[in-house]
Amino acid sequence: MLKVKTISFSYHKNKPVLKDINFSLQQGEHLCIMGESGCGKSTLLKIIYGLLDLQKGEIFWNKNRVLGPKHYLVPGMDFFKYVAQDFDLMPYTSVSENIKKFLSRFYPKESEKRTQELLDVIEMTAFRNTKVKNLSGGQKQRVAIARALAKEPELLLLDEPFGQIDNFKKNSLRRNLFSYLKEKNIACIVATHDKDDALSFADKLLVIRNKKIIANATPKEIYNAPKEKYVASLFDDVNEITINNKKHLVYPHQLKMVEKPELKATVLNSFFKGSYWLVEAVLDEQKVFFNSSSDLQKGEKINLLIEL
Ligand SMILES: Nc1ncnc2c1ncn2[C@@H]1O[C@H](COP(=O)(O)OP(=O)(O)OP(=O)(O)O)[C@@H](O)[C@H]1O
Repeated sequence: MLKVKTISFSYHKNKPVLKDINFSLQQGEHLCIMGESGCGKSTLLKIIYGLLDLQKGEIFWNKNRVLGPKHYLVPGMDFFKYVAQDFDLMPYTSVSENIKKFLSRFYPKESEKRTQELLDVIEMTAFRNTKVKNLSGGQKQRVAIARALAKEPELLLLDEPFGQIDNFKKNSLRRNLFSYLKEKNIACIVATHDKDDALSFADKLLVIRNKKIIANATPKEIYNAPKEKYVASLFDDVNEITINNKKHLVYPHQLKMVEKPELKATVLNSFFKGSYWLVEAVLDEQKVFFNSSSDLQKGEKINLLIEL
C-alpha cells in the first residue's frame, strides 16, 4: 500500500508547488491525477518515485519509506517504475532490446517470452527489430511503457502515457495496458489531461489545484457531482448557469432542447462533433453549450431545459 502523508514540496524557497498532500493507494489500484497544466502532477510522480527530496511529510510503500536523491546514489525506488514524458530509451538499439535490457540474460527463453508478451500489450510486434531512433513519438512512448513493465514493478508511475498516441491506437492501448496491470495486480498512478484515462480506467481520481488536492474520490463521484467549475472542466465544456441567483454546473448533455417555453436562448454557433452537434447559444446574456442531434442555424430561437 502507498501512503502519502502530508507532503509539501518546492523547487525554490518560498514558492511551494505542492502543500500538505495526503492520499493512499492499495496494491493493484489505479489512480489518476488531474489538474491544469503546471499544477504539479509530474512533480508529484517524481516525488513518489524518489527523484526529489521532500521539504515536509513522508511516503511509504508498505513498510518501506520512499526517500529522495539525498539518500541514494541512484535515485528511484526499486519496486516502482516511472515513465517520464521524455521516455529515456536507447535510440540505437531495437525495440525488443530496449525491453529486454531489464530482463535477465541468464534466462533467454523466459526473457524472450516476456518480451513478446509486452510487445503484444503495446501492439508493437511488427516493430520488434526496428531501432528506436526510427520510431515516431507515440511509438517510443509505447516502448517506454513496455520497458517499465519488463521487470514487473509493484507500482507503475505514468506521466501522460498516451499524450503522443493517436486516438485510434489510444483506446485499444488503454484497454490492453490497464487490463494487463489489473491481471498482474500492479498498482498504477497516471498523471493525465485526458478524461478518458480517468473515467473508464481509474479506481480513484485526485484533482490538484493551487498546490492542494481539491477532490479525491471515484471518477464517477467526481464527474457526477463536481464541486467547482475547475473540476467539471477537466471532463467537458461545462456551463455555469445562474438562474434565480442560484449557480448550476451543467454539462452540455444535461441541457436539453425542448418545445415548451423553458429557458429561452438564441443560437450563436454549431460545431459538428460526429454523432451530434455542440451548439453555442446565449441564455440570459450567459454563453452556454449544449448537445443537439441536429444542426442549428445562427440566430435561431430555442428553449432549453436543465436535466440533471
Ligand atoms: N525542475 C524544475 N525547476 C523549477 N521549477 C519547476 C521544475 N519542474 C517544474 N517546475 C515548476 O513546478 C510547477 C509544477 O510543474 P509540473 O511539471 O509538476 O506540472 P504539471 O501539472 O505536470 O504540468 P503539465 O500538465 O504541463 O505537464 C510549475 O510551475 C513548473 O514550472
